[in-house]
Amino acid sequence: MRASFGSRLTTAVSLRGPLCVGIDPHPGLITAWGLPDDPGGLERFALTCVEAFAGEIAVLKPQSAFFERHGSKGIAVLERVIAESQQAGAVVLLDVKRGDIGSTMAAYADAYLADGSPLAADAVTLSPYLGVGSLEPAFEAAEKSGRGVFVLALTSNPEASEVQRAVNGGRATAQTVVDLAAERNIGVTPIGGIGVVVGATIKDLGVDLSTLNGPVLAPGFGAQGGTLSDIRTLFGKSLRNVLPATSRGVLQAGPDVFALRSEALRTRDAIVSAAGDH
Ligand SMILES: O=c1ccn([C@@H]2O[C@H](COP(=O)(O)O)[C@@H](O)[C@H]2O)c(=O)[nH]1
Repeated sequence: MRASFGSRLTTAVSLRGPLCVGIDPHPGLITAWGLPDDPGGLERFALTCVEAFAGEIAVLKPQSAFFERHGSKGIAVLERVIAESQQAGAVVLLDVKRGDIGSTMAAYADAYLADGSPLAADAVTLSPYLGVGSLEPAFEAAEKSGRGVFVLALTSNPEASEVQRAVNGGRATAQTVVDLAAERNIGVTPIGGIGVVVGATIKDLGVDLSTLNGPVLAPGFGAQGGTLSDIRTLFGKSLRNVLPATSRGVLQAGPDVFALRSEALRTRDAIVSAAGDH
């Protein structure tokens, strides 16, 4: 029986440091690496990332969209990325941002969070636009199988606030997402497996994360302009459970495996020392 996601994530971060590196095979990056923008180029790109990062970095986050754009051959590459990253000891968070009515959500949970599925990762990103309650089948599947989820709360893109900051019943939508995730994590040690996404680009947090007792994925660090200093200021006392995530900021160092790995480790070490100064 697999240990809980919170426990596996905590162990990975304590052994390897708090960094999530995104595997985002953008067409522009694939060609900048001298590869064709086709399934063969995708495979070379993605498996180079696995070779560079999976033995050293705590969490790898393949972005499903960049694999899906290559059709069934792209999905086959994604399956290999998940399996080979896990074999090398990385926690795999599949960034797929799913969300649907409960009965369909159950099928997504089967695809990404059930033992034996070829696309099962250690965790996935979920969108709460149909209501956090609609994600229940994914919460249950994750908890049952020792996996995790990260629900979008305050995303890193500038268009997000009109929906996520909207106030309903005195509470911003993002706070409702955090509070409902927190309810699922009550009493779980070392932390619960229901995480949230809060972008590293956010200037004013405006939500209370103090009772979450779960992980916070902070994408937008690097290429989107989020800095270490922003992350420290933004999260303050909640920094301990924050997982900064960057994709292009590290991937631009490719295609050389050693250059990619050293850029990821340099980024990780900078985060560790900034968190230590806090
Ligand atoms: O709020 C969010 C949620 C997810 N993302 C994803 O993270 C990476 C960011 O890539 P960079 O190259 O570091 O900008 C990408 O896959 C997004 O879909 C996010 O950016 N913001």
